[in-house]
Amino acid sequence: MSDDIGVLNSGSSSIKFSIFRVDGSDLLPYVAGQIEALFTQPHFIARQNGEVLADKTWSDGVTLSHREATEYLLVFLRTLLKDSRLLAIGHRIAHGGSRFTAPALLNSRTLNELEKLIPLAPLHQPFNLEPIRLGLERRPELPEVGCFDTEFHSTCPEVAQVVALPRRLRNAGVRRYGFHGLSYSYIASQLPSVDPAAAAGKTVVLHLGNGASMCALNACRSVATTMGFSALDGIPMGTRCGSLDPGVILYLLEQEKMQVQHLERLLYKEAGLLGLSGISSDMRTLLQSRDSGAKLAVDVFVYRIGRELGSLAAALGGLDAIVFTGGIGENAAVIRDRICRDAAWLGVELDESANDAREKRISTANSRVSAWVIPTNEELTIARQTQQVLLKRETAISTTA
Ligand SMILES: Nc1ncnc2c1ncn2[C@@H]1O[C@H](COP(=O)(O)OP(=O)(O)O)[C@@H](O)[C@H]1O
Ligand SMILES: CC(=O)OP(=O)(O)O
Ligand SMILES: [Mg+2]
Repeated sequence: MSDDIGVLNSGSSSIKFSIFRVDGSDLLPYVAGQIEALFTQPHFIARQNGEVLADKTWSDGVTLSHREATEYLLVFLRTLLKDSRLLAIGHRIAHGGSRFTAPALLNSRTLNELEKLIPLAPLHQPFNLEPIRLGLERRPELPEVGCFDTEFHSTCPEVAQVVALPRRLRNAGVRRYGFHGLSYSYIASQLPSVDPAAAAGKTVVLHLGNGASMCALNACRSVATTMGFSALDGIPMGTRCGSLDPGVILYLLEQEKMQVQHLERLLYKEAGLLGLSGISSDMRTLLQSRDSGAKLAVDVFVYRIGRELGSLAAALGGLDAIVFTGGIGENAAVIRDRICRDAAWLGVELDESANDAREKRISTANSRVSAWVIPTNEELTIARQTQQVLLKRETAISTTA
């Protein structure tokens, strides 16, 4: 029997999972996989030691809800884990609010608290929490650990965390939190071996997936990020609007008499690349299309990222490196190419062939600002945090015994 830690990571368009074997203080990847493109063209793949263990696509037009996808994964994992002793399951939780600032062992009381944050991350929080609730009911003895996307940004200075609203609202928790922290934490852990100068200096990480944000790292600590109170802010995403003049919201409420639920659907599910293109939220589809709407969506995505890059470099007071990650950042060479060219004024000089070949370093040797592609591994961050929580629990039990 092996001792394992399971990891679930529900994103807005995908569910990723990993099983890690615990070997002393080491975590060895055992199986990993995902169902991606849930709402466009679901595709399940699982790998073990680089070999494909399972691969499934659904017929054209079929889409999967998060719940259906999770159930599919649980059936797959049940057979795979029959000889395993599961020590805990680590869960990605998008929003920790002001209260959850460290990974935590969850129970039904803390879960109730986290459910209150659903309105701040409706594309994630319900699907992050649902499997935990299920786990606590079905296997109460199995520790369920919550790992928060917001935690990594607690190092941001006050000026980067506050919103320009009266104190009463700020005291009630209305502030910038930031997201994708599990991804940024992983990139920060890799940076010292990839680019020691950048690790000690000023780096902007571009996490570009279906959800997309950017983070300014000073000596590997977050000092500013593009997402804020909710995961709507910043650059336009697959279906989310990104930064939007609040005057637009007032206009829609007052003049168009839009209902709040409709507004939420518009901003979270019908905007961004989908809204701009009228075709798809999926960058692959947009890049293959000759339609003018698809071109506009890609142009706006690249343009907004360029502006945010300037803004984050200003927050850092300079720039030593940029790092691409996330589904688009890791796979769309043409998007990286355009972003790097637009950032020439900041000192980025792209090495075109390295970028096309998806090498790790995609800037020229002479580039003042280095540019990198580092595949993210949110699951490893979650597994490490889960292991830490288990260790602390053991220490607490042994000191009280
Ligand atoms: N080869 C590719 N070229 C362009 N975009 C890609 C490619 N592979 C994946 N993507 C994009 O990555 C996005 C999904 O990213 P991912 O980080 O997995 O999503 P999530 O936000 O659900 O975690 C989708 O928009 C998809 O189009
Ligand atoms: C916070 C967020 O947008 O996450 P994802 O990119 O996984 O949807
Ligand atoms: Mg994601």
